[in-house]
Amino acid sequence: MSDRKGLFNTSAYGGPGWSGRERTHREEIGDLWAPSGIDTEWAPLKSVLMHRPGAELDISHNDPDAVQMLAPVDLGLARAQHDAIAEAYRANGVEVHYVDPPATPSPNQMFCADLFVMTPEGAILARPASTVRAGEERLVARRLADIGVPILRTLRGDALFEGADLMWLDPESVMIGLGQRTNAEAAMQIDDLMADMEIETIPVDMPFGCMHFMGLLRIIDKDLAVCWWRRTPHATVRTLEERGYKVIWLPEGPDLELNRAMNIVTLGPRKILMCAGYDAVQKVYEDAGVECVTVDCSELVKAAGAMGCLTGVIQREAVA
Ligand SMILES: NC(=O)NCCC[C@H](N)C(=O)O
Repeated sequence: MSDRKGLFNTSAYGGPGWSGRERTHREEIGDLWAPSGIDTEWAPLKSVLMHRPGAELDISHNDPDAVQMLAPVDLGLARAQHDAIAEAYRANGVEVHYVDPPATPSPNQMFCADLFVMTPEGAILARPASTVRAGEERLVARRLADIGVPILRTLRGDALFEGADLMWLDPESVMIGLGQRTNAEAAMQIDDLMADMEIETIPVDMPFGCMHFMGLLRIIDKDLAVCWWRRTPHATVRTLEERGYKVIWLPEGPDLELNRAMNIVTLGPRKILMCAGYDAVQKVYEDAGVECVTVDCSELVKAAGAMGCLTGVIQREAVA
């Protein structure tokens, strides 16, 4: 009897010395968990996840189309351009983490934006839509866990989701583009999670034949978005306007060029990182008061993406 009393008096059994966990999960982010999370697309960028391309790109020389690329990619040039993007981030106060796979990954691993998306409380892991990219999310999960970023949700069943299809409109709402790479089942599963955090999920249909929602909407400041005439869904533009955004439109031009010129990353309010060489579009941005930092992506774009796709955003500054 006296033994049992002794046991109850120990901290392991809730006795004196027990220290209960009182902070919420969100309150623990920043020390117990790594600083991470976003709830806007425009607040100052703090940290990103990238994959420095390696030998996996050589496969693009056999049949680029078989690995969802547009042309063979030269590894040396691609790496140099990728390093220059990372350098531009560092020069602008952004910490760059690398996926750093233990073995040669699949060819598109470098497109980290597609492989997860952040919420204020952790990541949602993608479930890429093609067999070519299936499983890339595992390497991202491994690295996020190493860094200390919570993974809130992996998708199940027949959900298909790529991170570049989700956009934060404001801290209370996200818009998900439904199309080839993200389906309604994924939107429902994401909505479940978002609803728990009192965040509204707005699904919107994308035009047939586009790759990601990221290619139809970029947000550069709390009141400034870039859209593409006759491409960006009507509902998206109306929703932005209702929320007080001014929309700037891409100028007329060849699809591929506009696509690349729009593949930007917002470094902070009205400041972006964009591919060099798209002067007409850069002028549209600058005329709207946007500062443009440029990096040459001419080799990387042969893999069918640019810095927006290459950059998995881990953290933006919190805006109260
Ligand atoms: N967010 C993006 O636009 N990502 C580009 C992904 C390109 C890659 N070759 C793919 O087809 O998935």
